[in-house]
Amino acid sequence: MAEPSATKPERPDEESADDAVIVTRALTKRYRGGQLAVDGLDLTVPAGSVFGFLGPNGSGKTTTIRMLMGLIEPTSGSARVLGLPMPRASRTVLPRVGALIEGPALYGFLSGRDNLLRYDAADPTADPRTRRERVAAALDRVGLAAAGGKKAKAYSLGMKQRLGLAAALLQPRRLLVLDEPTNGLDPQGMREIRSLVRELASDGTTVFLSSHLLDEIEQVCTHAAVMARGRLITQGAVADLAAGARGRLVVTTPDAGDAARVLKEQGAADVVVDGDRVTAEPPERDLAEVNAALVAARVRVRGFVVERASLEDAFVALTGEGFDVAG
Ligand SMILES: Nc1ncnc2c1ncn2[C@@H]1O[C@H](COP(=O)(O)OP(=O)(O)OP(=O)(O)O)[C@@H](O)[C@H]1O
Repeated sequence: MAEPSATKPERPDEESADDAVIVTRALTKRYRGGQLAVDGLDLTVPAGSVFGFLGPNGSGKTTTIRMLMGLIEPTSGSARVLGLPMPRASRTVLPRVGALIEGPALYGFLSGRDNLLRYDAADPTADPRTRRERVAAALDRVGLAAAGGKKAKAYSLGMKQRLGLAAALLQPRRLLVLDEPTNGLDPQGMREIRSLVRELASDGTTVFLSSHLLDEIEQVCTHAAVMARGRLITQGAVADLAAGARGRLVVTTPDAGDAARVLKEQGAADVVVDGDRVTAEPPERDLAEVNAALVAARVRVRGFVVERASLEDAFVALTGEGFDVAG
């Protein structure tokens, strides 16, 4: 439940939480049916980050976001957004947060511009005299200035998502929360939303976005948390998470069988041959020696590199399983 006061609790081990935009402690949600959707979540989202909330379908991402936005009550634990407890401080917090959850609610028979005018009019703090300028600026921001007069039902899914983002951007926001913003989009639509997210982040807005796509998180996010079955597996800077996993040695050669044998002799583990590519966990010894051993064994080496570890490697190393995106 929410903390009893709005002052920050004394937690000397978590000083980084001080400038965090979202902090949860032991946040737990058990649905009425008994389903434990989120289990003891400790999340820290630093200010200014693009924070990827990653996990396969059903891992508890949407449930967490709904608790953060005060839409549902946690069963136990606490969540603070912009330093204030949720859901208690919803009225203060939500106007400072732009959210795009489960797709924007749009009137298809209205133009994109008129949809935004309606959104703006529903905000009691928005000055009606400057409404048109705000809407024009928001349309411009998401690249819909030229399509603003078109009916929303004629928009592609990507355009609808961008219109939803424009609605979230009518007011200056400290935090944007986007639930699977690229879900269902074609590759072009995905690229557009991703570059928009990067742009917003470069202006200093903290962006919290959920995704079940590892490469999306790697492309867009500075930080990430990985969920599986309602529990947090890891969180931190994307570069650190990936660096935690060792890269793989990749040897390209027409003599793959011999190369695999030599690599094993040299102490490489998990040697895998795939056509003319032999990959392995690099041995502890100097890689120059390994390369020399290949050459001495008359293996014709076309390529010899250590590929940078990806977030996927880190995920596999942490869980011992592949990242299952099915479902
Ligand atoms: N209203 C609900 N009542 C009961 N169980 C629910 C409810 N909403 C979600 N769940 C269950 O809680 C678990 C977590 O679901 P949640 O939607 O939070 O996951 P998710 O990671 O967001 O997945 P997705 O991307 O598919 O939405 C799932 O097992 C789901 O079936």
